[in-house]
Amino acid sequence: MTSPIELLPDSPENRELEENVHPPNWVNPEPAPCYNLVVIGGGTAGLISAAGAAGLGGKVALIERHLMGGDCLNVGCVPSKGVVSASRAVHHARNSAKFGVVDGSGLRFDFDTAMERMRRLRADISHHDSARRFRDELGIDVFIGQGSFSGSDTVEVAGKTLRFKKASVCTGACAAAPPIPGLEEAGYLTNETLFSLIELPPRMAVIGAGPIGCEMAQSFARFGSSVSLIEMGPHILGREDGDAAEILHRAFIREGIDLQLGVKIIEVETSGSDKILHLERDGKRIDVTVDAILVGVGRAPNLSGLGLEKAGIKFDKTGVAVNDYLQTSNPNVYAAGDICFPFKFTHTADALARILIANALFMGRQKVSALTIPWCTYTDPEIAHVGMYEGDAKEKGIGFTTLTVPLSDVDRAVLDGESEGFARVHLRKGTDKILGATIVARHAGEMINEFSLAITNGLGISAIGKTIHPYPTQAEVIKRLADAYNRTRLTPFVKNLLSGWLEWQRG
Ligand SMILES: Cc1cc2nc3c(=O)[nH]c(=O)nc-3n(C[C@H](O)[C@H](O)[C@H](O)COP(=O)(O)OP(=O)(O)OC[C@H]3O[C@@H](n4cnc5c(N)ncnc54)[C@H](O)[C@@H]3O)c2cc1C
Ligand SMILES: NC(=O)c1ccc[n+]([C@@H]2O[C@H](COP(=O)([O-])OP(=O)(O)OC[C@H]3O[C@@H](n4cnc5c(N)ncnc54)[C@H](O)[C@@H]3O)[C@@H](O)[C@H]2O)c1
Repeated sequence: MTSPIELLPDSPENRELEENVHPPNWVNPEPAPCYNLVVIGGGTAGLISAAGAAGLGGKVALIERHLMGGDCLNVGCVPSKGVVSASRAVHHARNSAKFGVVDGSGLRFDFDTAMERMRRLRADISHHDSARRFRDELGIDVFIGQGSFSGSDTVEVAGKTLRFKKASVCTGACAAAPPIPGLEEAGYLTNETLFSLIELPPRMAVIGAGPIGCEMAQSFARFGSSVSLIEMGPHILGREDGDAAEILHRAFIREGIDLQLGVKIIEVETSGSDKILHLERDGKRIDVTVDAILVGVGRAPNLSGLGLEKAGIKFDKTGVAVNDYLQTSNPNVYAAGDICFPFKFTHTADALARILIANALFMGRQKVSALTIPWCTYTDPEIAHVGMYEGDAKEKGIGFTTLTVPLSDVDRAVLDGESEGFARVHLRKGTDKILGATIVARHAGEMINEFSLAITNGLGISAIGKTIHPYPTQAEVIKRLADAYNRTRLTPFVKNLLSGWLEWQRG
């Protein structure tokens, strides 16, 4: 029987979540003689591979040591986007004077209500990932406990041995801890503890300006924290298109975020309840004093206690090694999700799990390298991307043309007061083939799909040009890119030809 875990704060919402994703007093089933698939890890990758395999008639065991739903549901996408939506609401309520809202700037914000809403919605959503649903509706043997390989075709969990034909390692990743002197002693938050806060820290340092750092720095600043965002690289979202990140940089400055870029954190000092971060930039010392520190400096794979050596599965500090078919060095063991893939997203964990089912159970030959993967950072504005960046095309020696349309050219964005942004596409030189695209817009994540669909299905930008987009929508910006492409085809020669024809028609 499982023992209860402590989900903080102790609230009706969190008790409901626990009931779904780590039911107290859960009794593990008696193992079947042999499973088609044993899945270790019940996050997105594990849940999709288990549900898919069972749905196709397989005998499946799913092992989760902590919370079904993994990071995404419990301490990742779901709570973070709950926080983002609250921060957007308060920001717009406060900044709507131009729409005629009176006295919005003085609005009070209740952190507790916003966090409780997030926890309520997380508990509601958790039903999908619940242990009982996986057992009763999907017919999967759900084991709660630490899964560990004991041989090339066996896994141990809670004192039981599970024999498998195929296994999948879907154990995900957790927050990496930077080796900063004094940080451990000062204490810090990660994505695992942030969403348990019941009081808003008046002053907060966020270490790392990747997606986690940027989304949370902006949200907590909008809630009213005095936020310092500390990044060792020279830019926020260093991997994104530079112009896109620059727009967000300007928004952060406008919203009062103290941006400390290109700095080294020398040490963290504790003085009473103050945490003092000693930074250095170009030989100059900068001190930042806060009440709380959030760390978002990347992820470390969950490898410990897995017994990978006993099953002959190779791994390194980035995770489990897989080939293009997601097969590990043990031909009967596959992996999917954050444990084995550099693009750590829920939608990639999902896509990889589907490949895993086909390849592991049905002799498929689906390749991970064939995937087209979009992503989006849910700041305000959002930055969404798919395919190649300019740098990727240059590195590969591919000739390309770049087209950009600012949102200020799009009526709906102007009317919404959301015209700070753009859509950009890189096309293979002399063709309409889309190599990559970036969109900066309030709902860029919703808009990027048109490009993903086009790239995945080999449609050029001319296909987008032929497609009617409703007026007025912000997504018209993508049609505008196609119009811009068509204009590039109007060479002086073609123009002369057309005007000659029209002149002849006039008689
Ligand atoms: C703050 C934050 C925000 C994010 N926002 C987004 C977003 O907006 N969009 C997006 O696409 N992605 C987002 N992500 C990334 C996304 O959460 C991950 O990419 C996704 O959860 C990966 O799924 P997974 O199944 O590979 O791993 P996980 O979700 O980490 O699941 C792995 C599971 O395995 C279990 N486990 C580990 N070892 C064992 C073992 N030995 N035995 C049994 N069980 C084990 C763990 O307890 C865990 O439940 C975010 C991440 C964070 C941290
Ligand atoms: N919207 C989304 O899809 C979303 C949101 C959040 C997280 N995620 C996923 O989670 C993963 C992890 O996100 P993340 O933001 O933690 O990692 P990240 O690796 O994307 O960014 C970490 C940042 O921290 C900086 N950094 C590292 N060490 C530092 C130090 N000692 N001092 C200062 N800066 C330091 C790095 O330069 C980098 O800019 C992402 O790769 C992403 O896949 C996705």
